[in-house]
Amino acid sequence: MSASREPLIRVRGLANRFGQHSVHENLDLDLYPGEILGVVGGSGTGKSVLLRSIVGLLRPSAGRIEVFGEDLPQLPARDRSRVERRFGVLFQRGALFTSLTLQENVALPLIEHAGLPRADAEALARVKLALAGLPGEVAILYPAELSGGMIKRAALARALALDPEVLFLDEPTAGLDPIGAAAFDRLILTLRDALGLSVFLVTHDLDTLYAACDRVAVLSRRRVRVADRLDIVAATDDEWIHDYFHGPRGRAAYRAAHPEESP
Ligand SMILES: Nc1ncnc2c1ncn2[C@@H]1O[C@H](COP(=O)(O)OP(=O)(O)OP(=O)(O)O)[C@@H](O)[C@H]1O
Repeated sequence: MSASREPLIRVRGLANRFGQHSVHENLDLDLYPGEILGVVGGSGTGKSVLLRSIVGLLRPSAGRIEVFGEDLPQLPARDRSRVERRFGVLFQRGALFTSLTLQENVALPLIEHAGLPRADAEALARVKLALAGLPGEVAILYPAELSGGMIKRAALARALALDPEVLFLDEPTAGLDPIGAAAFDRLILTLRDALGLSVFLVTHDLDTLYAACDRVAVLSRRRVRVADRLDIVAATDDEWIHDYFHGPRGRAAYRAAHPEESP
């Protein structure tokens, strides 16, 4: 991604501490307009905590989080929610309301935050569900009646409800079979291209990194160890990075992404 462009999100000197437990110290990270940034790291390195601090669900212990040029944690609550409305977030467990149909789930933010009448909100919700690749007939079903992949798509439709500029995805392909995961990767790419979204994507899925991400940020030892193009990251001299990218799963993901290099 071009270094000359201004980042949409600029994290500087971020610290997150829970009592004696320091998760982040002096962490820097940028998200550029229109890019899909993959965020990886060992379990417990603070990928979700980083996502939650950027979207305003967690107040950091120190540091700046500039979003659209404003220091988010320092803004008064009303201004913060104005900025946060420009985000769409897909949480790790989908978090749909089980007692609501899909179209009711997706309509909820449109009613609560955009003040749309219910009928209009549900009509728009059906458009968002279609955008997320779901057939029209599932709109009136409940989450329990759907497969894991469909629930992810419905949660994505809800994250898209308010036409966000930045999409945050926390392990979107976790729990999906490889075919469903690959389809979800393609959907993210299509949506980024069609809607001009910028995407912050926490993942463990190497295939997703190869298929969908423009840059990859690796969290290690409480900060971002490297954030760059995948080939540069994969060549970084670091034990975790080496094991992750050059272990059996990393090699398989590389071969799947580069079939022309197979013997
Ligand atoms: N609200 C909280 N209070 C105390 N500790 C927390 C809180 N939220 C997160 N942590 C701790 O912060 C650390 C980082 O958690 P986080 O969920 O961000 O890791 P992660 O990199 O996303 O892990 P995984 O890949 O397993 O999902 C963990 O040790 C976790 O226990």
